[in-house]
Amino acid sequence: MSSNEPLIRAENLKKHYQNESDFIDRLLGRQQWVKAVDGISLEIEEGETLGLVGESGCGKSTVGRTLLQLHEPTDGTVYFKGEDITEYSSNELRELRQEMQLIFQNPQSSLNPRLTVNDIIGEALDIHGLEEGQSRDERIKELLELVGLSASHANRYPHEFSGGQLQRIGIARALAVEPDFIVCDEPVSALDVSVQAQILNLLKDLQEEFGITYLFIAHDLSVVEHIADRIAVMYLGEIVEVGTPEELFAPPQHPYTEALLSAVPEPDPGWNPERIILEGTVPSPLDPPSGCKFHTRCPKVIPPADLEFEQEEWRAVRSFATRVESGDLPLGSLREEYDVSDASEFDEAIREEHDIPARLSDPEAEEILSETIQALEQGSFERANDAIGDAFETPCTVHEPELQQVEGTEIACHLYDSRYQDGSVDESAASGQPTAAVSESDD
Ligand SMILES: Nc1ncnc2c1ncn2[C@@H]1O[C@H](COP(=O)(O)OP(=O)(O)OP(=O)(O)O)[C@@H](O)[C@H]1O
Repeated sequence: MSSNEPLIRAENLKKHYQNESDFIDRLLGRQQWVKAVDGISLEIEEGETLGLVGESGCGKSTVGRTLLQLHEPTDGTVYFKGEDITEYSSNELRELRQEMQLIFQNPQSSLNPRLTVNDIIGEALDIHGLEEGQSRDERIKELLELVGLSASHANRYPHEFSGGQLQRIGIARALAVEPDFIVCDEPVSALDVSVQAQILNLLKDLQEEFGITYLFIAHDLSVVEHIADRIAVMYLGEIVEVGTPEELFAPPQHPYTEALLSAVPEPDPGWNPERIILEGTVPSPLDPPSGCKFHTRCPKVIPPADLEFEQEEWRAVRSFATRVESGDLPLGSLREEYDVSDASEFDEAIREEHDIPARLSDPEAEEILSETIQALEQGSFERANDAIGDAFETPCTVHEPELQQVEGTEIACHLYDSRYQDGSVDESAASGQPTAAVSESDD
């Protein structure tokens, strides 16, 4: 490994799972793919901790397991100590396991209840033929003490321990083979808050003593804030922002990071955000949105160039357009709830339900919206979609943003790309390298 090569590096890593649930589709050869990880690149220096955060289902565990080659990548390359490990044979991978380990979220379910602690840790040593006889027992005791347990615990069974103690056993098991790299997959999420800090401190101490490199996965920014040297924020299979905790939080720039951080109690004494509640849930990775994958929930989608909108008004119209495009509008229950008896009451009900004003300020936008609502009133989603057409398309719904350097952090967001500041959707603008980024959004 050359001196400037990171310990681990992923290039355009993808992991798409075949959707197992739909038997009929499989029978008919209509395969559906869950794009759990969809082209991420990252690197982690020796002795560094990279935090990986994002909502449930965004692909964090899949990144961890694919880096470790426990899951075969669909595409992309992983370099460990400068070597492409995606090309390794199964024998080479078996040897590699000694250098890379995984700590699980739930120690209760990841430790075999029928084995003593001695056997659980010993198993890791045996797989790699590391210690035998008395030196094996000595090593197990040494590992137990290293993680803050007593050597006398070796003959006990998992049910005799608390959650925090079980996680210490899981850590001892991972440490047994003296790995260089550990993926910690939500190692404290299942623990009480008071115990969380102890486990985080233990992981930090072990890193200092042995120079271990961590990928630390969490859904909660407040957990990684104190342990990570850098944090990568994930959304729907992609990394949307990377930076040190200081760069990322002061103040946050990507609208998704901002929303995640606003949910953390007292994230930063200098920044007192209002809690940002993101609309809806994370879209399905089976059929991710076009353009920026976050646009369906983003509170800061860039408005179209040729229409005049107030920001509130635009957000309401954009979110309504998303619902029309996806066909996700329960019109029957809307009619009932608002006691709709004619077209004009239907128009009012739709606007009220979606926080859209009685008349939009832009006459052209108003005409398009009225036509769309009329088509819905007549029961035709198809005509509603035709009416909306591409009128409410913006760079965010059309062009996929790429990570680019903005004031210290790397951000994938059109708000920071000068090509898209006027809101025009220009195909030629989407090709080539990003131009100089702007430092502040217009919002
Ligand atoms: N073996 C699999 N087969 C099919 N789909 C899978 C498989 N494993 C994960 N997925 C899907 O891939 C997506 C990403 O899952 P993943 O567990 O990596 O996310 P995550 O961010 O770690 O979520 P969580 O915090 O809930 O563990 C999810 O939609 C999940 O349902």
